[in-house]
Amino acid sequence: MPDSTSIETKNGQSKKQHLLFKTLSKPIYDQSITSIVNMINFIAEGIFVINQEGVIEALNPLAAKFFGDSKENLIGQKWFSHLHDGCREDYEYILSNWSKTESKGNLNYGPKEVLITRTDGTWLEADLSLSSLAGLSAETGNLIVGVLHNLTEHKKEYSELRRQAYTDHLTGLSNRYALDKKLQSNWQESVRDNQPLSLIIIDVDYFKCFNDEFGHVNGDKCLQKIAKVIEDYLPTRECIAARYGGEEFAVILPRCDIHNASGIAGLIQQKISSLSFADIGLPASFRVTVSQGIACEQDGKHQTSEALICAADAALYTSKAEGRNRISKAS
Ligand SMILES: Nc1nc2c(ncn2[C@@H]2O[C@H](COP(=O)(O)OP(=O)(O)OP(=O)(O)O)[C@@H](O)[C@H]2O)c(=O)[nH]1
Repeated sequence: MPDSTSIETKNGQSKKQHLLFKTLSKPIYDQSITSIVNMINFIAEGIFVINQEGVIEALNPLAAKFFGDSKENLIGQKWFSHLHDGCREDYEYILSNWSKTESKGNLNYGPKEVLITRTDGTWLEADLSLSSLAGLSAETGNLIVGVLHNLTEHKKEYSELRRQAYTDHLTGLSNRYALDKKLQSNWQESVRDNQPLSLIIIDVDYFKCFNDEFGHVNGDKCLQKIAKVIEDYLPTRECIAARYGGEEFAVILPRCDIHNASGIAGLIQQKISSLSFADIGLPASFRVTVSQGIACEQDGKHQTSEALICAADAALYTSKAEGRNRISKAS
């Protein structure tokens, strides 16, 4: 948008502006236009004006920044070329429908999320609203104002909050909420596709003694080291490891039968029992062990995902009851 009282567009646009404000006296008109232009130029939204063919007639500096080009280059361009393929057709359709109608009723579309393809090929996620400029005469033509609200920061924050909502802060593994959600969806897939689904619950042995002897800070470090081992032994990307409770972990293994699940549990068991804690100042010979319980859903053995958890839990209890540092399978 220009800084003066005339709008910097093609053919006689300043006259059009006058028509919009024809009821105002000249000094008041000039003042009003200057204030509006200033506001539009400094507003924290990208604002652009297009004609009914979708050609950019005017835009403020922020809109130019969002489109990734200079105002001079953008004026005269079809704005559709800056819309990502996924939404371009929608807007072409809306505008061509609107421009075909005799009455040119009010067009109000959005805010709707769009992906702007910038001139340098990068993308910008934004909310876009389109509104027809009401009250224009035949001379002013049919103009539409687009308002772009940048969503980049908002999206970044949202994805960080989402990550936190699904992550256990201490270990970086999935948290209990993520585990429950994942188990639900894996359960449904397993029933639908008639595929096995295994669940392992892993509990650190005598962890209270560890804390009592070495302190909670070292206890936290121990849990982090154990979590890392469990994560490293996940066989595929669709498996997840989660912190189930205090010193308890769970592993979901979709499309994995009890035989394969036992193999993975065995590797985890072996690796944890050989972990050294010398790096956190504990005696070089000190070791921790875990007990594990495994259950597998196959051919309708368990009625619900809760029943699968109960079965793995019961197997873990057997491991504890039989002396710890062992793996038990649900019967
Ligand atoms: N350092 C630390 N300790 C935790 C955390 N969460 C739970 N704990 C401790 O884990 C210990 C669990 O103790 P118990 O449930 O008695 O189990 P255990 O001593 O491991 O004994 P068994 O499971 O029967 O072998 C408690 O002392 C908790 O304080 C944590 O985030 N950090």
